[in-house]
Amino acid sequence: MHKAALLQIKGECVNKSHQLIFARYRSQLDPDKQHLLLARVSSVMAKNLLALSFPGGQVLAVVGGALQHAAASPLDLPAVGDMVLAQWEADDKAVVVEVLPRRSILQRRSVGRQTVPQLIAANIDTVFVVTSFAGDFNLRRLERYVLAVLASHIQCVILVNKCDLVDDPVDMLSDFSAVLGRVPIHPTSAVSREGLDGIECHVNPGDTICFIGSSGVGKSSLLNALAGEELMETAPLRRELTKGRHTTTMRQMLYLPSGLTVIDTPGMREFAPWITDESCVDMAFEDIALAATRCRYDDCSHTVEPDCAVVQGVEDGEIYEERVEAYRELIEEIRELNQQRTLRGIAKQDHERRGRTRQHKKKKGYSSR
Ligand SMILES: Nc1nc2c(ncn2[C@@H]2O[C@H](COP(=O)(O)OP(=O)(O)OP(=O)(O)O)[C@@H](O)[C@H]2O)c(=O)[nH]1
Ligand SMILES: [Zn+2]
Repeated sequence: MHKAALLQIKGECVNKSHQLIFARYRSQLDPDKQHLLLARVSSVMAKNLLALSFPGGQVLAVVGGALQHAAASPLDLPAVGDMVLAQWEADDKAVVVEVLPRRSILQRRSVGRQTVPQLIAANIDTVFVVTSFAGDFNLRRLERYVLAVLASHIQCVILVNKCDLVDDPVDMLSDFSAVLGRVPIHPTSAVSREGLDGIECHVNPGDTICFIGSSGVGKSSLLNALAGEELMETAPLRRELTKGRHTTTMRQMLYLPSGLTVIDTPGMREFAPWITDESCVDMAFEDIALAATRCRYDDCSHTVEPDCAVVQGVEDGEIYEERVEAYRELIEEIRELNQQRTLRGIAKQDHERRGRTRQHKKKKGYSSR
């Protein structure tokens, strides 16, 4: 028994739905891998340090050298929500040797290095984009979150939390539900528990859900309200509710008694979708995409062209002008990203070619130096 590294973390996977998932994965494993520890990454604590959970325990683990070496990009390394195989080393250390195939990945454009994607979490069924009635609501920011989720082919639901602070939340949201199209939008309150059924109606036991949104909107509070106990630390109630303060510092996965698995993420100031295909933008702008099918030109930029149905839609008050601007901005960002990636690709190829030439010259016995 590998007791040394076992962690005591709240929210162990004791529910039948969680255990069934492990049983299903185990039944699909090759016989020569049956001796390995099948676990799920519950948090990434440092670059190569993970917390893994499995029926009956949690353990700290490191990412194996071979797995690190074989990773062509950061996307190939274990992320929160990943199902992995680990082996026990002699000193009771668990070493992750394989990431099992993923059902889905939620990614965004990396903040520091804009031309690479960053993996937020894996194997998610539904992402709840959380905003609040406490001055945080920003349609432009929401569109970006929603687009990132839809482009990852994950079901998206918007929660506008802290509805206990306003008089008529449903009425306040009616305008936006038309704008955000097919993405459901629900008012919730982690304090009064109003609207929590808006979360429950989109999930099944055994599902993995994820909360994303700015700091202070109440992601951890909603998680606690769903769990019925304090699993996550939240910011203390302050007088200026509009100012969020970071409480959650890393992505963390928790098992709820209901059978749900929830990933809480720290508030993100920026959420640029990772999209390289312009047509993906239509997923979060169905109203514009639909109108665009009636434009005279297929490659209409919806600015100066004659018979542009999008411009007409704005004039008729059917489409919000700001939304068309946001749509154009996103398309522009994708074009820039692709240009930068092409340039980087060319630079990388040049670098590799120079390296090969240098090696070739060395072999032949002559050098430019
Ligand atoms: N009035 C009201 N306050 C809430 C509600 N939900 C959360 N809060 C308060 O809002 C503050 C922030 O809540 P958190 O749950 O820590 O927010 P978070 O989104 O997890 O924040 P980060 O961890 O920084 O990303 C706390 O003071 C909560 O008590 C709500 O439904 N109504
Ligand atoms: Zn047009």
